[in-house]
Amino acid sequence: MSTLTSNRIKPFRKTITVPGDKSISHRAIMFGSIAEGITTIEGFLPGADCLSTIACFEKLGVQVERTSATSVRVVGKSINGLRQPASILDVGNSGTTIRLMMGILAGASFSSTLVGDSSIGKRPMDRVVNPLRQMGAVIDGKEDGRYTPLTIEGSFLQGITYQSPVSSAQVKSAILLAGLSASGTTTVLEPAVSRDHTERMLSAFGVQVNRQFNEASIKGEQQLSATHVTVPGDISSAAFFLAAALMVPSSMITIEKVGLNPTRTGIIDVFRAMGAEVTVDEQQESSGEPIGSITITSDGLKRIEIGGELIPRLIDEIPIIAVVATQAKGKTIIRDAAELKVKETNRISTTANELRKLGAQIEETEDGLIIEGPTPLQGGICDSHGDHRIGMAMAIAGLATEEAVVVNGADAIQVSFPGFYELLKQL
Ligand SMILES: O=C(O)C1=C[C@@H](OP(=O)(O)O)[C@@H](O)[C@H](O)C1
Ligand SMILES: C=C(OP(=O)(O)O)C(=O)O
Repeated sequence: MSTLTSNRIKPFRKTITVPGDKSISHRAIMFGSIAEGITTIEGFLPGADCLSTIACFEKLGVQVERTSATSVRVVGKSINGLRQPASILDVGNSGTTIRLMMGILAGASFSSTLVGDSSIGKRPMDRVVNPLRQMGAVIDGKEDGRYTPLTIEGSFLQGITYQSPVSSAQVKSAILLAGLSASGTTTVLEPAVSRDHTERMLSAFGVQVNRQFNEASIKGEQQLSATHVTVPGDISSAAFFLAAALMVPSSMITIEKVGLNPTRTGIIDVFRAMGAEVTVDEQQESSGEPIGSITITSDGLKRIEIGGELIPRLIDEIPIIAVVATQAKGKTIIRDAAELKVKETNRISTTANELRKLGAQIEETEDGLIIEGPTPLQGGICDSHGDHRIGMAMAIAGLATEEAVVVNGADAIQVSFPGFYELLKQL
């Protein structure tokens, strides 16, 4: 188990880039694999999760060539050209990999088995299994398909209209991808719009996706055509460095070439509402995704209340928002975020428990957190609990402490942000 150490640094002014977006990198490999023709990807995230996606599609007979650390060439097979894997498909730590693949494999012409690590083994899969079964999918798994391992017997699917009880891009994407092999039209409605990378990228691959408000539909039996994908920097990774500039007063940071998809930019709205000065400059678009730079600085932060439709737009940023809230004046309240309980860890508990070790005043609620600030943080020994975002959040908390913060289990950070510690040291 690797360890990382951070502590107080001097105010800084920096311009950086962060590795490629994880959600978009997964989808570029998957859609490239089920397209016709050769897809080229630049800015790909070589994080453990996306490497799991590559390994799974290689087992399905797809040729995936890493032409550089961040460039990939995928020789598309189309959905019908995928072949039965010779062994179990291992998704590692990646919820996105397993849930989206279930949608693709449900309509295949063979059977396959999916497993992951111990964290994946605790995450609910019935949220995808149930709607897929309504489409005619044949899926078997532990506790009637609630948990891995899952075995999927490829079968004929029919389109459905599904009202999802949760705002989850993984659920929505799995159903839409199954809809590609289904007869008729498949429609997903969700309580509030979740990240829409699937809808945007399917369009870039030539698939017609109809969207209005919280609804997305797709007609079955459409073929994807290969394309070139430029992956923007991951705003969820950028969030840790935006937060770093807020944890070290009088600092300023610019993050260049980062994704600015409005379904992901809740973090910008939150930091602005807390009193930070944030400048966003949208410069280009690739595969339907806006890309640009974000600059942030502040001279004092205030409390905020976060809930409702904002939550899906910043779901992965809540641990780092909690860290920043310890330095904001007043009581920050985060609600409607029960989804955090079914991530790599129960992030409501892990965020609260780890921050408490540093002296934070933070309380867990049924669906969120309450944080009192400003509270001076002190050094201590924290643990990622195998959760990349918890590991990085605690490392950033350390930037405000006199004594060192030691983060055990820092190797988990490889899941989404290879090079995180090296970049942190540059500050
Ligand atoms: O579709 C995706 O790429 C993701 C969707 C989100 O999960 P949910 O769909 O479970 O909300 C997010 O937390 C995860 O990091 C990536
Ligand atoms: C929840 C996450 O990812 P996944 O669901 O793909 O494991 C995350 O990256 O924070």
